[in-house]
Amino acid sequence: MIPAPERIVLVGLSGAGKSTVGPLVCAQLDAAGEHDWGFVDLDAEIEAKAGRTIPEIFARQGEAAFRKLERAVSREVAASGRIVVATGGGWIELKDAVAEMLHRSIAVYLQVSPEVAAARISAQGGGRPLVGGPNPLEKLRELLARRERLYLQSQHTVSVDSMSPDEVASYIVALATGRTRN
Ligand SMILES: Nc1ncnc2c1ncn2[C@@H]1O[C@H](COP(=O)(O)OP(=O)(O)OP(=O)(O)O)[C@@H](O)[C@H]1O
Ligand SMILES: O=C(O)C1=C[C@@H](O)[C@@H](O)[C@H](O)C1
Ligand SMILES: [Mg+2]
Repeated sequence: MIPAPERIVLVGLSGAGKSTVGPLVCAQLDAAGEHDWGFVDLDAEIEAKAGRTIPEIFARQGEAAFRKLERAVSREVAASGRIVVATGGGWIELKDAVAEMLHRSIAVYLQVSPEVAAARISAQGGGRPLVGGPNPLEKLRELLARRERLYLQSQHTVSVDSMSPDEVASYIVALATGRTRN
């Protein structure tokens, strides 16, 4: 059994793979006998609550309104346990919501280089308003420079540039079940 932590919280830049890896972590936990772990994607919850896509929220209501929704959704989700949470790339800057969510949680930083993140986002077709300008790589570098010190406060860091989603998930499951340490 995984003892104390109630949540496994994935943090990192857009393109790190938080939304992709989260459900795989739940599936692998289940296969390892850790049943009933759910997956929550904060960005998807925000879209459901707003009834709009994230690009629509940014375009019609602005970034401040998006952050307000993100904070509210994070607070709601932090009431649940036994969940894997994919956060948004900028969630780490919401100090109080972060502290609340990370109480009795394992935070895992999916560390991606801006170059790999930019390539993945472009292959996926965009959808990130903050990275959608003329120079996505430069924007990702800027965001990383501002946020990395916060991401690095996580208990664990996984460098994901050369790992498949399944490899990242098994690494996280091993960390959570105490089979490896970093
Ligand atoms: N380890 C990986 N190897 C190759 N491609 C990956 C990997 N992880 C994710 N991807 C791909 O990168 C793209 C972005 O992944 P994903 O949406 O999971 O990132 P994210 O961290 O959730 O980003 P955001 O913060 O914007 O929500 C997707 O197309 C996904 O399939
Ligand atoms: O890096 C960011 O600030 C963001 C990342 C995405 O996950 C979304 O939460 C949104 O596009 C903002
Ligand atoms: Mg995501």
